[in-house]
Amino acid sequence: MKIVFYGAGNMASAIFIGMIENCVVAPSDIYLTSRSMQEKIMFFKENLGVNVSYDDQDLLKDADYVILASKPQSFPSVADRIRPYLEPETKVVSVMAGTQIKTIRRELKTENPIARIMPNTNAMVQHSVNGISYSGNFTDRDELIELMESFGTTVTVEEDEMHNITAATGSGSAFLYYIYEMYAESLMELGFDEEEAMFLTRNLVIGAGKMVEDSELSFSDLRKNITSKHGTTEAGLDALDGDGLKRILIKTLNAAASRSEELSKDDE
Ligand SMILES: NC(=O)C1=CN([C@@H]2O[C@H](COP(=O)(O)OP(=O)(O)OC[C@H]3O[C@@H](n4cnc5c(N)ncnc54)[C@H](OP(=O)(O)O)[C@@H]3O)[C@@H](O)[C@H]2O)C=CC1
Ligand SMILES: O=C(O)[C@@H]1CCC=N1
Repeated sequence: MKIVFYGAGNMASAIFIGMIENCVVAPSDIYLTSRSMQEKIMFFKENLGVNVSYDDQDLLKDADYVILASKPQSFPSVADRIRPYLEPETKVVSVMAGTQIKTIRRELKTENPIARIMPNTNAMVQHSVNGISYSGNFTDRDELIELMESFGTTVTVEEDEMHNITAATGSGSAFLYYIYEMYAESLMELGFDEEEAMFLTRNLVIGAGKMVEDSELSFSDLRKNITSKHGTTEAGLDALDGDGLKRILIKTLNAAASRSEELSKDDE
């Protein structure tokens, strides 16, 4: 197997580290290239044993998959590198938010099979939620799904549903991290020092995550198990509801999904 990543940043590295740690590919199956950060990419070569090259012809020769993992705004420069050497059998897989299959096809001037995936950086711990959609001629889907399930769970969606998946799970962890960040800052308002606030929040999040993983109870039942009638939790939850947490979250998700739609229109 030869999997070539154009881009070795946060998302690409979470994917190839997830794949390697789960032994679904050997480090020698992975080929990395980037724009400029040779130092960072050499770290992966030295520590993981993956291949690194800036020779596009060499990179794309006999490639099974080419993964487009730059920012959408850098895609034209990535396409310029790939276009001359892309072989007809190579499957193209994009992680770029908001870049449509038809745009990838147009920029690469190719009829190759193309899939869009929307993972998240939890791929690094094999817990990404991956949205996936395909071009009509992407027939060999099982192998790609197997590769993706090495770093998380996969849901197949129509391409126009990618905007919502991008908001819900692509960006979703960042929204949760922000809530944890604000929680820790609020603990400091309560009187804890920074170290205590971080320690308490971190362990609270880890414990809650493990409960979600291990328990069959719904979020709502887990919450109810903590909430005594007329107790402290009920008092806190009433304040949270009063400030409209759900309304804020809906606004957050709509803003992210709309930005994905805007990105997809930028390139029309
Ligand atoms: N971060 C996330 O949580 C998620 C990101 N995504 C998508 O993943 C993509 C990458 O995001 P992220 O990893 O965060 O971004 P990063 O900025 O961390 O990484 C971008 C990578 O693209 C490389 N690059 C830029 N131009 C070129 C080029 N011409 N040729 C080869 N490589 C190039 C950069 O190289 P250099 O460092 O040398 O500039 C860098 O390695 C985005 O399209 C984003 O929408 C999707 C889901 C989640
Ligand atoms: O912020 C972004 O645009 C990318 C897509 C999903 C997560 N990060």
